[in-house]
Amino acid sequence: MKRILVTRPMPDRVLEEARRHFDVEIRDDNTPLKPGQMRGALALYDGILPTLGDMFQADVFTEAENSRCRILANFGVGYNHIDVAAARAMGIAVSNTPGAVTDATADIAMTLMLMTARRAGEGERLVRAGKWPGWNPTQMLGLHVSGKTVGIIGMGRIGQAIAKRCHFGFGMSVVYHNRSAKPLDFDARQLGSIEEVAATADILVVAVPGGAETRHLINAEVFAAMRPTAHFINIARGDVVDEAALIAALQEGGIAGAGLDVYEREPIVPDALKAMENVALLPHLGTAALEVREAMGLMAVENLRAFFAGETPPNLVN
Ligand SMILES: NC(=O)c1ccc[n+]([C@@H]2O[C@H](COP(=O)([O-])OP(=O)(O)OC[C@H]3O[C@@H](n4cnc5c(N)ncnc54)[C@H](O)[C@@H]3O)[C@@H](O)[C@H]2O)c1
Ligand SMILES: O=C(O)[C@H](O)CO
Repeated sequence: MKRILVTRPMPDRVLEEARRHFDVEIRDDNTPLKPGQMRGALALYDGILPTLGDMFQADVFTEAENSRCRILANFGVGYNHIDVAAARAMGIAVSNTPGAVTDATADIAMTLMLMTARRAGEGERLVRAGKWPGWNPTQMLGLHVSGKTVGIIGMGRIGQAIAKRCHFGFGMSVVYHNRSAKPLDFDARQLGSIEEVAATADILVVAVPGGAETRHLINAEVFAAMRPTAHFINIARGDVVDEAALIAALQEGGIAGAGLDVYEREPIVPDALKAMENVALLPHLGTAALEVREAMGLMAVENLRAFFAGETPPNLVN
């Protein structure tokens, strides 16, 4: 039986399925693997099921050519923590879990959108602090989301799921920018640049993958293009956004608010963001529902099963 390392505790269903196919070791620790642990795992196991935070960067693979590990079956759609080119150079396959995460992550984008536009986090804090003076006609007036324009940067699986929720659920117009043309089955207008989308949107949402190509894609120029009444939502990866530029835009009133699920240096969230009432902050909750995490895990196990059965893993990325 092939030996597999699962780098974090997982839902029971996932582990049961993994044990049906493999000799499985589960790391009983929720911290990311350290470089030495990654090198050790590459040497000792036939396959690894890693996740967010396990930084399989090029230097970890230097001795991997003769190592035992032949596949990293990532738990998660985003795999920017793995240097897939370096893995490929060592003959190591990499797979991910697309689709399983789409609806749940789009739901969290909608949660953040309403939390920031309708000042829900701020209102909750007011009630909990015992400072609510009671209802009045001008209290805590936010942005009415229905009928407004949402701008999506990255119209992939999650971007489309967000756009559909906005369009069909909230009657919003959709504008977007994507690296390549996208055939869509709903009404949406592609604009020529990120800045154009930023200038047009009442709510700007970023849903591109992380990694070197998209680092700080959302920068000071993008925030400068946004309207002072507009809100910004990030459910993608923290480093897609220049966090310092976001903080400056919020502090200067260049934008009205932000809703964030991801951060540049997770789990560190800048104090400047925590200090602002008009910012909704979630702890990377995009896929945090049991059935979603089970679906992700089962997908990762299926990628391992297929690989070791000599088939092409369904979600190979390199
Ligand atoms: N917050 C969370 O918990 C959570 C959960 C799931 C996914 N994510 C993140 O969301 C990302 C997107 O997931 P997905 O399944 O929609 O991926 P996807 O590949 O289906 O969509 C990404 C889209 O971005 C586009 N894109 C890439 N680079 C671009 C650029 N420079 N400019 C414009 N468009 C660009 C691609 O063409 C594609 O259409 C993941 O890679 C992951 O990092 C976060
Ligand atoms: O990319 C994803 O699927 C989520 O961020 C969890 O890893």
